[in-house]
Parts: sequence; structure tokens; C-alpha cells
Amino acid sequence: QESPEGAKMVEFRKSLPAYKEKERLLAAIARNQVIVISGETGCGKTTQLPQFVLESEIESGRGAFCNIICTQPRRISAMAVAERVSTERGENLGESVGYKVRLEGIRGKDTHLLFCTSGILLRRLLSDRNLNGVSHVFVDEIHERGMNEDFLLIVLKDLLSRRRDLRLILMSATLNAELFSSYFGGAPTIHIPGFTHPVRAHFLEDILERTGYKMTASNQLDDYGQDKVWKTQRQLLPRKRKNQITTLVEDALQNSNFETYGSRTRDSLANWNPDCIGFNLIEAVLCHICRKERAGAVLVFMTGWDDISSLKDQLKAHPLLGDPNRVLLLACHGSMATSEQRLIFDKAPPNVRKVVLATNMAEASITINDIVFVMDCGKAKETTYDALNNTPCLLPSWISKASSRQRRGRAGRVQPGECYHLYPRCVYDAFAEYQLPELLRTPLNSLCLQIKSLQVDSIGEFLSAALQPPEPRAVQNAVEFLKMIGSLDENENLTDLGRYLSMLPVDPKLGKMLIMGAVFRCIDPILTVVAGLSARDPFLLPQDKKDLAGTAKSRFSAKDYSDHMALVRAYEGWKDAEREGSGYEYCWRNFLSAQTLQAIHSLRKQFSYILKDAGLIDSDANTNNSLSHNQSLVRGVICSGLFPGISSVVVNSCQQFPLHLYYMEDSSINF
Ligand SMILES: Nc1ncnc2c1ncn2[C@@H]1O[C@H](COP(=O)(O)OP(=O)(O)OP(=O)(O)O)[C@@H](O)[C@H]1O
Repeated sequence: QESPEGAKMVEFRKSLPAYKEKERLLAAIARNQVIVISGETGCGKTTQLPQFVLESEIESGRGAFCNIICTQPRRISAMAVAERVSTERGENLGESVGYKVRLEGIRGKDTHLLFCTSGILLRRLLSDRNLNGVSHVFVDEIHERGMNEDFLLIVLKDLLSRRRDLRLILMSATLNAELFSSYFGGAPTIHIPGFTHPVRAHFLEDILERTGYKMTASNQLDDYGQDKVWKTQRQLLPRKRKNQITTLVEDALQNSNFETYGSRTRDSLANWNPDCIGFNLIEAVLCHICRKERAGAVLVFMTGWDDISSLKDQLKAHPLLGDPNRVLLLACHGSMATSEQRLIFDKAPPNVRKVVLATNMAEASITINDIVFVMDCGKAKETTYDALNNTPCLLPSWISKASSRQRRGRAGRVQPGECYHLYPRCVYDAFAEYQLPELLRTPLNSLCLQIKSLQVDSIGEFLSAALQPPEPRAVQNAVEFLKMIGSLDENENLTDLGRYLSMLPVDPKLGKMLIMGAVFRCIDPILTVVAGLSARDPFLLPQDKKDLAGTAKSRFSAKDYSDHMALVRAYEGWKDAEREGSGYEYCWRNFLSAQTLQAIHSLRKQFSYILKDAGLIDSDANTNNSLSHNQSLVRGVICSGLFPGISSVVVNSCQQFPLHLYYMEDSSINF
């Protein structure tokens, strides 16, 4: 604090809106076991509030006894926030402030404020049900209503009566604090106004007017490279099942005539296709920013790995955006290793504009301090689940108003910014206020396993205590599935397999395949299959070279007609080629996607750390793979993991009985 930088930091912290509320907050925390704080974007909720408690405990001589945990919904935010708070305190990470995310963490003996993911705290609660030694728990971003946060709230609510001294502070970025307050018996709420430098919002009509970009029916179809044909068809097909928000968006568009805009803009808007992300539009806006706007990095919100990597390929081929001397293109999505994700925080070289293509994982809690421009495609991949037919699907859906504001809020945190929303204002007006809680829209298989490891008798009863309980049918489907794969017995008790599965932070189906691969000592091929099922198919099928691509694939699968074994061989061949420096030619020759193989490689590493962490595999690779050469065994292990989704029935069209086919996420077929 004595150095000029230290004094500047103290001044900065004092300028945040949270600082003005410091005394009121500390008094409320001292008087109440639970408080709910709604802090708008940039007010200092995440970085300041846990720090205020730490400082106050140190000042009152209780520093050595306090143990503050602050949860974040995502790994990247837990790490980035811990780093920022350490910097603000003029310390290294691991002194008074640390972090813990799955498989990684920095904390020291003097760490009294720990940032971690909600999953890490849940895991701790499984083995330490009373959270012994913890004095304060902050649960951040509760408005996102993620599955882990809703689950945490049930467990923490139950814990409060056993730990009267524990303080629980719930933090939300939006004003819906009442819901949480009444869940905790009318806990007091405190509101902190937000602070951002001014951020100008431009909606699609303004963007078109400003850039002069013309949208036609054909220039909006996104180019997904080799998958192009399939994706294009999907973009052109009318959607069969419309959800309420899609209808609202269409109505909003129909009722808007954009009469104050020029005819070129109106024509473009008449052609606007809400089902596309709009790669060409993004490219045009990026060019506009690079050529006409002031310096500053750009953060582009996309929906997932496939659109991020396809857009990145397109931009790399552009004379301006693909020139590394002028533009630094970075990506950030969930299947990347943490070390790669962290690159988004690095500064670009002078006169080079940084462009980050990210999923909604960059939406909350993080500050990339050189971001001046945000582009928001208005969509995010969301799991939707229909309990009636028990089919989950991961599809791009419109985001909520709360998410859109959070995205905008990533600009303007350190300097004034601009946000380009790539959809008209009337569409924003039709967005839901908040997203539907994850607990109500995803299968509950993993969650139910974790609930059982808390030694709960009835899963249904436990979940009925949630903020918004899921449908009983969804719970019943999950319990039946867990019984079928052998992780629960007839009386809903965890089996040995179930106990191991509950320790693995992956889908139970994939977890079972991994455990079987470990037990039967054929882990390498199984790691590849599980990573492949979690990523996507690396085999490309270009429309104009289907035969050649088919022949290339059959070279990998001819012996046993197995797609899974073909993947294993293709991956192993790629690894060999990489070692010899010919990975690129190998992919080209065999119609394989190098990017997908790279993603599979990263995921394999993550899964193998998880298995080591759970004590399921040895540190010696030879021992773990002593039976990997036995292909019948490997195929048996794959089957045991995929069960019950292992076969499909082909019916003759003359047959009259009704049959329903559902395509599952991993493209297996379910009846
Ligand atoms: N890594 C960083 N570098 C520079 N400034 C930062 C950094 N992290 C935070 N800040 C500054 O501190 C302010 C408060 O950040 P904080 O993350 O606490 O906000 P918040 O209230 O939690 O908002 P949100 O919910 O939008 O993340 C930011 O607006 C920014 O000005």
C-alpha cells in the first residue's frame, strides 16, 4: 500500500460502489446468518465483498481463525478473480488468497480466502458435511441458476441449523434477490448499484446503418467448413418445434417496421435469418472496428466449439483479420486446457488488435482489461430436456436479458466501451428476463448420484426442497437410469460402482466406461473413445469428396466395422504422425479434423488426471494398458459404458406399429 501502485490500487478500490456499502455490509453479515446481495455489473461484488470480510476479520484479530470460501460457477472466473484479488492486496497468489478448481489450485498455509468452483465446494460437502473450520461462504452469480448452485443452496440451507456460526452470503448480479431471500426465510437483501464506464449499445439495425453492410438470404448461411452441407441444410430448414421465445421473437420482428431506418437497412432486416449466427456479419463488423474504431480488444460471444473454430478458420483466411501482424485471434471455450484459456488475459503486441472468440464462459465475473468492444450473437448453447420423452439436446437458444446485459458489461470495466448486439432491439425486448434454471431443463443423472453420496434417503424428497423443484418425472427417469447402469440398487442405495461414479465429475455413462477401462487395464483406447464422445466426430465428410473420405475412414474401421475403434486408430495414427512432425499431412490425407483431434487430446489428458485423482489408475502407463491390445475386451468395455443405448431397431416400412426414434447427443439412437 505504501508504493505508488499500492496507493493507486487503494484509491481504485475506494472508487467502486461496493466500497460505499462496506460498513453496512459488514454490519449486516455480523447480525444475520444469511444475507442476499444484488450487485449490478462492475460494482465490485466479486472482488471486494469477500475481501472486506477478510480485512475486517484481520483487523478484529480473528484473521487466523477465519476461513472464507467464495464459489464461482466457472473455473476460469475462480482463477482470474483470485489472481485479481491477490494483486489488489499486493501479494502473490497462495498467500492470503488462493483458488481451487478441479485438478488445479494454489493455496498456502496462510490462505484464508479461497475462490473455488461450486462443484469443488459440493465435493467438499460430501466428505465434510458440516464444513468444519469454514467461517463464511459466498455463493456468487446465483442468478445464473446453474445446477451446482441450486444444489449447493439446498445443502447449505440444511447445514445452517447445524452451524449457527456459519455466515452465508448470496450474491446475484441482478435484482431478483427476493426469490433467494424468501427461500432463506426472509434473509435481508442489500442492493449495490453497478459501475461501468459508459458502454454504447448498438443493435442490429444501428450496426447495418453504421457499417452499410447488406444482408441477403444467402450471405448469412454460416460456413462450417466440411460440415457445411449438413449445417446449411439445418439453417435452411424451418424449425419444427418452436419454443415460446422463438415465437415471441418472430412476432416482435413481424410487428417492427424499422421505419426510421434507410431502405438498405430495411431490406437487410427483411432478409435477416434468426437461425444463423452470421459469420459474414461478424467478419464485416470486425473489419469495421479494425479500420474505423479506436484501439482496444474485441470480445465476440459465440455459442460453442464448432462455431468458434469455423469462424476462426474463416477469419484466418481474411486479408486483414487473418494477418497476425495486425490481428491476434484467440479462442476460449470449455474443451480447451486452462493454460490455453488464460491466454485471453494477455496483452496483444503494440498495434495488434486482440480478438477473442468465446462462449458464455466469459460472460460473468471476469475482467479482460483491454476489452473495449463486445459483439454478442444473442445465443448460447443450452441443454434442453423434455422429461416426458427423456431426450436431452444441446442446441443454440436465445439468451436472456440478464445474459445480454452481462455480455455488454464485459466492455466498459476499465474504460468506455461499445457493444454490438447482432440482433434487432425488438428481439432483445422479447427475450426472457432470466434463463430457466438448469435444474428444470437438464437430465438429473449426475446430480442424483451426488445427492445419494450425501447419504440422503430419498432423492425425490431432497430435490423437492429446491428453490424451484424439478418435475417428479425427471427425477424418476434419472433414478431408473442409475439403477439400470448398476450405480443404484433396487432400494436406491449407492452400489460400489455408484460410489466411484459419484467421485468422477463426468456424465455417469462416460464415467462408467472410464472405470471399466481402468479396471480392465485398457485405459488408453477408452480415454480416446470417451474424449471422442464428449467432443465430436473428427472424421470429415466433404460433400464433393464423400467417396474418398469414406474410403479413408474405412481403412481405420474395415476390420471390425466399429466407429469407436476407427476413432482409436485414427487418433493413435495422428499421435505418431505428430511425433514425426507430419500431423497436418496425416489429417489432410485421411480426411480428419486436426482441431477435433487436438480437442480430443486435451480432453483425454483431463480425464486421465481425474482418474488418477480418484485413485482409479496407476501412474505407470504400461500397467494401465496391459490389456489394451485385446480389442474384444476394449469393445466390451465400450458396450458396457454405452448401455442401455447400444442397439437400434430397423423396421420395415410396411409394419404398422408406432415406433419413435430419437437422436441422442452422441448420435446413438434411442427408442
Ligand atoms: N483483472 C482486472 N484488471 C483490471 N481491473 C479489474 C480486474 N478485475 C476487476 N477489475 C475492476 O474491478 C471492477 C469490479 O470487478 P468485480 O469483478 O468485482 O465486479 P462485479 O461487481 O463482480 O461485476 P460482474 O458481476 O459484472 O463481474 C471491474 O469493473 C474492473 O474495473
